[in-house]
Amino acid sequence: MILLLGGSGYVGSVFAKGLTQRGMAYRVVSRRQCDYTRRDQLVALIDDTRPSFLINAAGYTGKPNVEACEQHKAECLLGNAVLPGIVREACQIRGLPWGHVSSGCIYNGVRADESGFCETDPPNFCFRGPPCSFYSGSKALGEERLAGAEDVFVWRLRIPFSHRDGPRNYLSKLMRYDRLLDVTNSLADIDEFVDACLHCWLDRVPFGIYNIVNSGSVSTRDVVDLIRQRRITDRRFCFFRDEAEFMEATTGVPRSSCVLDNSKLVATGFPMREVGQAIDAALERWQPAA
Ligand SMILES: NC(=O)C1=CN([C@@H]2O[C@H](COP(=O)(O)OP(=O)(O)OC[C@H]3O[C@@H](n4cnc5c(N)ncnc54)[C@H](OP(=O)(O)O)[C@@H]3O)[C@@H](O)[C@H]2O)C=CC1
Ligand SMILES: Cc1cn([C@H]2C[C@H](O)[C@@H](COP(=O)(O)OP(=O)(O)O[C@H]3O[C@@H](C)C(=O)[C@@H](O)[C@H]3O)O2)c(=O)[nH]c1=O
Repeated sequence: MILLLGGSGYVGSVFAKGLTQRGMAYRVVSRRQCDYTRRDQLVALIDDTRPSFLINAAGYTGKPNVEACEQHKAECLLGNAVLPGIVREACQIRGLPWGHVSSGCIYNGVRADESGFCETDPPNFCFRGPPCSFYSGSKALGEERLAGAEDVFVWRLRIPFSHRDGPRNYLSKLMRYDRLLDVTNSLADIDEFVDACLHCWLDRVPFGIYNIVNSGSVSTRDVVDLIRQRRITDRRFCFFRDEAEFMEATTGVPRSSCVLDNSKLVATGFPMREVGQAIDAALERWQPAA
């Protein structure tokens, strides 16, 4: 049995779907039923349920986007920086292997040689490498709490998208924002992300950090071109002149725009699709929100 913390959230619900599809037994744990932000309660839950693995898909992201983290710093720190340490301690006490959903947004840009960031590169969009958003800073602190931990996967997700229209889907967001920032990013099809995470556990991949994104990178304009080609919307897309204009027009919270190298994951035998191909496939079977 697998314990799934935050299983009712955006990312957690896709894990729940992936586990159901595989016929794997799991239990969604919400803070309402068990305050898993308290180590004693989490240890007691592990003792009661005897899971073979735990997935931590809980955290604070801010809604509608990370800008909200600047106003909710305590919740953000608790969910992203403190909670991973508590889960680490509880799992260590009971010898339970686990996986943690982290974020690639602890990086900005590309490496000096213009390649994507690897798992061994230190974060450069974090409290130790300012400027950063409060959200990114808190996620980097969460990873620090896991340094040296055994028996844990740190799965770095980045800007999820899917064929299901919705407020958290990057493709939907691009179709709804008044103006767009043209930046180059690594992205992840969220179903493929979950498949890759479950592969790590089921195929007994070595524990450690994994960048779980589709291969390559895309610019916002590339994505908009794909949306246009599939005739998903007839709206006219407008772009900010540059990042300075974006910062002025929005609440001035810096965003991480970065490229991640996924070759460590691919080398484990999980071939992530090229990002443009994955986006086009999502748009081909696009399910508009009701
Ligand atoms: N969505 C995205 O774009 C990305 C998300 N991630 C990471 O994935 C994880 C899940 O994100 P997502 O599913 O989008 O978030 P949601 O807000 O949709 O769900 C997160 C769930 O976490 C639980 N939770 C535990 N502690 C807190 C807290 N302090 N504040 C708020 N919620 C808390 C809540 O579940 P309950 O109350 O039921 O226990 C909540 O429903 C986070 O760690 C996030 O950083 C990483 C990259 C991209
Ligand atoms: C607000 C806004 C954003 N953007 C751009 C900025 C950025 O490149 C992209 C996404 O920005 P958003 O503000 O929608 O999303 P943001 O909350 O920054 O997204 C992040 O959520 C957290 C939880 C993560 O971990 C990240 O991986 C990522 O998914 O859209 C616009 O083009 N126009 C806008 O008006």
